[in-house]
Amino acid sequence: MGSFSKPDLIQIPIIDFSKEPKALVRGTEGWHLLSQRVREACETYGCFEVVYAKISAHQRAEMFSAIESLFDLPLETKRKTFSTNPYVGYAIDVPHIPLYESFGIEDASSVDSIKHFTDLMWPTGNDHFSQSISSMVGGLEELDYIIRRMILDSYSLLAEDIIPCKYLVRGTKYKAPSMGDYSMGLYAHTDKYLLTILAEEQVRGLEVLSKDGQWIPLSPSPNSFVVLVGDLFMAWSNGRLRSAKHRAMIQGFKDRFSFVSFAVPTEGTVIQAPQKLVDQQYPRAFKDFDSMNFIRFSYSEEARGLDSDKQVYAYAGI
Ligand SMILES: O=C(O)CCC(=O)C(=O)O
Ligand SMILES: [Fe+2]
Repeated sequence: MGSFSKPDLIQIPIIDFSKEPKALVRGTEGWHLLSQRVREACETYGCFEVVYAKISAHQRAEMFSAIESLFDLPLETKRKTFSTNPYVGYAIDVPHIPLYESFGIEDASSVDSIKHFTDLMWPTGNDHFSQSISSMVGGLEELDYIIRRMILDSYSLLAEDIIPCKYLVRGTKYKAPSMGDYSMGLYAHTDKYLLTILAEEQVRGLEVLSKDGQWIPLSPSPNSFVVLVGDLFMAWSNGRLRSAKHRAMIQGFKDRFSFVSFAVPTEGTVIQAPQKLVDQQYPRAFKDFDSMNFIRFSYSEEARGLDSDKQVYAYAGI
C-alpha cells in the first residue's frame, strides 16, 4: 500500500539566546556553541529566528503602540518626514505595492535624532513615542552587537574587525487587502546594510527564499526576532554569509505592522573582506568599496533596474 507523506516544510533555524543566560558571556562554552550555530544559519539560510527575552513583551508592545500612533497621523504631517537620504523618511504610494506604508528613521540610537523626529511629528511633544522607540532601539543595538561579535568569533577574527555602526529603523504598516486575499505587501529584495533585525506584531507575513528557490513563510514566536544578513555583510564576508532574499505577503483582514533595525556602517566605512576569509575556496569576490556609496547606488535608477540581490555584484563584484 502506498502512503502519502507531506513534503517536509523547510524552516529557518531557531536559536535560543535566552535558555542559558551565561551563553551570552564571551569566552564561555555556551557562547562558542551559539556562535557556531549563528554562523551556520547565516551561511546556509542568510537568516534565523532568535529567541531573545532580554527585550521584554512590554517593550515590544509599547514600541508597536507608538508605531501605530505614527501611522494614524494626518497624511500632511507624515509627509513632513520626506528626506533625500536613501531609505529615510515617509514612503507611501510605492508602485505595485499599494498596501505598503513606511517610515525610515536614521541614526535611531541617538536620543537627539529620535527627539528631532518626534518633535517634527508631534510639535507639542510625545514622550511615549520617543521613549518606547529609544528603548527598543537600545535593546536591538545590543542584540545586533552580540550577533555580529559571535560571527567574528566563529571566524576567529578580532574585535577590531567589527564594523562600527549606526542604526536606521523602519516601521511598516501593511493595509489588510480589501478581500483578505494573499497579496504582495513588499516585493522580494535583499537588505542593503550589514544586519537586519525584525519584529512583527501578531500578523504573519514575512517569507524568505531558500537556497533551492522555495519561499519559506515565517511565524516567529512572540518573543523572537528575525535576523537577516544584508548585502554589505555578505560582501564583507567574501560571499560566505548569504544575503537572504525576502518579501512580505499579506493575507486576512488585519493590518500588519513590522519594525526593523538595520546596522548601518558609519560614514566612510570601506567594505573589505578580512584576509582570513579569503582562500582558494573563497577567492576575493569584491573590490574594496565605500559602504555609503553602495547604498546611494542601490537607490539609483540604474540599480533599480537590477534584481536586488545582483546590485552589490554589479557595484563591486570582481
Ligand atoms: O515587514 C516585513 O516583514 C519585511 C520588511 C522588510 O523586509 C524591510 O523593511 O526591508
Ligand atoms: Fe527587507
